[in-house]
Amino acid sequence: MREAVLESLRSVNDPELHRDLVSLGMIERIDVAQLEHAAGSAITVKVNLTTPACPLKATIERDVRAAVLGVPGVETVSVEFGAQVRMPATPPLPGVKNVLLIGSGKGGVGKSSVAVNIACALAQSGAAVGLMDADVYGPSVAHMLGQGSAKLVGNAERKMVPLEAHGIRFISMANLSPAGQALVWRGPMLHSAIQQFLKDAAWGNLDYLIVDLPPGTGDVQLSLTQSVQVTGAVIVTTPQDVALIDAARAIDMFRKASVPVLGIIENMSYFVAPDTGIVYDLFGRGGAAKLGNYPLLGEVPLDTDVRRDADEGTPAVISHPDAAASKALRQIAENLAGRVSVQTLAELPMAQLV
Ligand SMILES: Nc1ncnc2c1ncn2[C@@H]1O[C@H](COP(=O)(O)OP(=O)(O)OP(=O)(O)O)[C@@H](O)[C@H]1O
Repeated sequence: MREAVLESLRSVNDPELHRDLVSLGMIERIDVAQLEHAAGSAITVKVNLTTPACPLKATIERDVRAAVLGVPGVETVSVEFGAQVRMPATPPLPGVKNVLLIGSGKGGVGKSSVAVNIACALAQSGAAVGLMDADVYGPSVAHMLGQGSAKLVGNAERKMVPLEAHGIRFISMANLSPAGQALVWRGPMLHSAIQQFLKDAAWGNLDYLIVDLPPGTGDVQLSLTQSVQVTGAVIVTTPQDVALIDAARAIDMFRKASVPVLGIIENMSYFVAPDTGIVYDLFGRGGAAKLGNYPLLGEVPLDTDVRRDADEGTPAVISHPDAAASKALRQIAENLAGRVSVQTLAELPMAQLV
C-alpha cells in the first residue's frame, strides 16, 4: 500500500517548483493504518515543505489528498506538514542558507518598514531569521524593533553577538554608534563595516538573513554583492513615477552585479479610508508593473498602524496582525519565501534534492 501511495504522489507537483513532491524529496513519511470498521486504510502523509512560510500549503494539501484518495483501498487521508529550508549549492555564510537584500531606489519609500515586517513574518511562520541593517547612514531597524538604545557586545571568540527582538536576530549601526551622531565614512570603511556585520557576527544558523540596504546604488550595495553569494534582491518602491525611475536604476545595478531580482514590493500602494472604506489610489496604484517583467510580491496599503507600530518598536505584523497592511506583508513574506525556494532548487543538482 505504501508503494502505491508513494507512486500516486509522483503525480502531485509543487505548484511553484513545477516538479513532483517525490522527486523533490518532500515526502518525509507515509503511515498506513488498517481501519477497524472499514475495509480500507487510513493514510497519513508527512510533507516536508521547502519553507515554513510556504504560500501554497493549502493547494499542496488538497492535491495530496486527492491523489492518495485515488489509490484503491484508501479510506481516509490526513496530511501533516514539516518544513526545512534547503541549503543552497553554495551557502553564503557558514550556517546561513540565504542572504536576501531589500533595496530601493529612493529613500523614504518604506524599505526598512517592509524589511522589518517581512523578517518578523518569516520568524512567525517558524523560520530562523536574521536582519542586518546595512543602511549605515540612516539605521532605523533597531528603533523599529524597540531596541534603539541596546548596545552590541562581543562573545569569547570576539564575534559580535546579534541582538534579539520579536523572534529575530539583528545587527544595526544604531547599536554601535552614539544616538543622534552622523556617520562620516568613506567607501573602504563602509566596506569593512559591512564585512564585520556579515562575517564577524555570531549569526548562528539562519534560514534567511535579510539585509536592509541604504536607498540608491552606492558603495554598500557594491560591497555586499561582492562579499557574499546573495540569493537575490527585492525592490521596494512606491507607485509614482519619480520613485519608479530610481527603482529601475536599482534593478539595473543588481542585474549588472548578477544578483537575481526576486520581486518588487509596492508600498503605500493605496489607502482605505477607515470611516468610509473608500479606496484612494493616492500615488497611482499598480505603478510597479511598469518596472518590467519581475514578480510583484505584493501591494502594501498606507496604514497608520505600520507607521505607529514602527515608532513604538513592535512591527505591525505582530501588534496588528489583522490590519490590511499586516495581511499584505505576511503574504509578501510567503511569496518571497516561495521565490527563494524556486531560486535555490533551480540551482541544486537533482541528486541533492532527495
Ligand atoms: N505602508 C505604510 N503605511 C504607513 N506608513 C508607512 C508605510 N510604510 C512606511 N511607512 C512610514 O514611512 C516612513 C518611512 O519609512 P521607512 O523608514 O521604512 O522608509 P525607508 O525607505 O527605509 O527610508 P530610508 O531608506 O530613507 O531609510 C516611516 O515613518 C514609516 O513608518
